[in-house]
Amino acid sequence: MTQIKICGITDVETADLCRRLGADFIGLVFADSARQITPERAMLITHHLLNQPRRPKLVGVFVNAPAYEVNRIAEYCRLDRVQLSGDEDEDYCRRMARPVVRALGVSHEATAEEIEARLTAGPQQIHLVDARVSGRYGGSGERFDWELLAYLNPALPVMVAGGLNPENVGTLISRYRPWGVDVSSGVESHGHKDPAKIMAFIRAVREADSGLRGVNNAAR
Ligand SMILES: O=C(O)c1ccccc1N[C@@H]1O[C@H](COP(=O)(O)O)[C@@H](O)[C@H]1O
Repeated sequence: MTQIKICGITDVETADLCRRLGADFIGLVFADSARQITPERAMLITHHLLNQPRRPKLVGVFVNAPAYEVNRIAEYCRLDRVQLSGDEDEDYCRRMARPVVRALGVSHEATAEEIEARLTAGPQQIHLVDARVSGRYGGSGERFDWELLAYLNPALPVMVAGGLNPENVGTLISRYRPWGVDVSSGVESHGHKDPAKIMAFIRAVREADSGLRGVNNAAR
């Protein structure tokens, strides 16, 4: 099944909705963003989710923060992973006390060879491929050229982000079969997470997954 991450959650109600709908990860943005959350508020979400039977993994999103600060927040908020969406290098990634989701911004000029070389460098366990938008480190709502995904090693756990929404995520999955998908602005209305859009996004992913199962079974 495609792994689902819903990013930019700022309240317990929406976190719990994601849990009930079966999201695999939720993202809490500690970096400068319209979706920024304080560690104290993030703790309310952690406390709630830790008492639930099945919960999404908590991913803290950081951009060029001091490494000790990321590790301190990860410990305090009991994060499962840290997502590094800035210019952090391999040495920085190795100093993380939690497993790393490394975000890689893909520009219009990028080639599949360049992307793969950057994906395989460093200790990160999950590779997040997002559109590069000047002056932004994420949450832009922009897509990159998905065709590049066709040339990446299928054994790499690649999570695709950037401009996904309930309407286009099914096409992405059925054409390129990424390990995971990550969405933020595509499940918002008027700058806030929209429960109906989150529901539609997760439904679209699961429908695409069941379409793939049908294809795989027919091929046997
Ligand atoms: O969501 C943010 O505000 C954000 C801020 C800084 C770094 C990363 C951020 N989010 C990441 O952006 C992409 C997807 O964004 P969108 O769906 O195109 O709006 C995803 O990786 C988020 O984790």
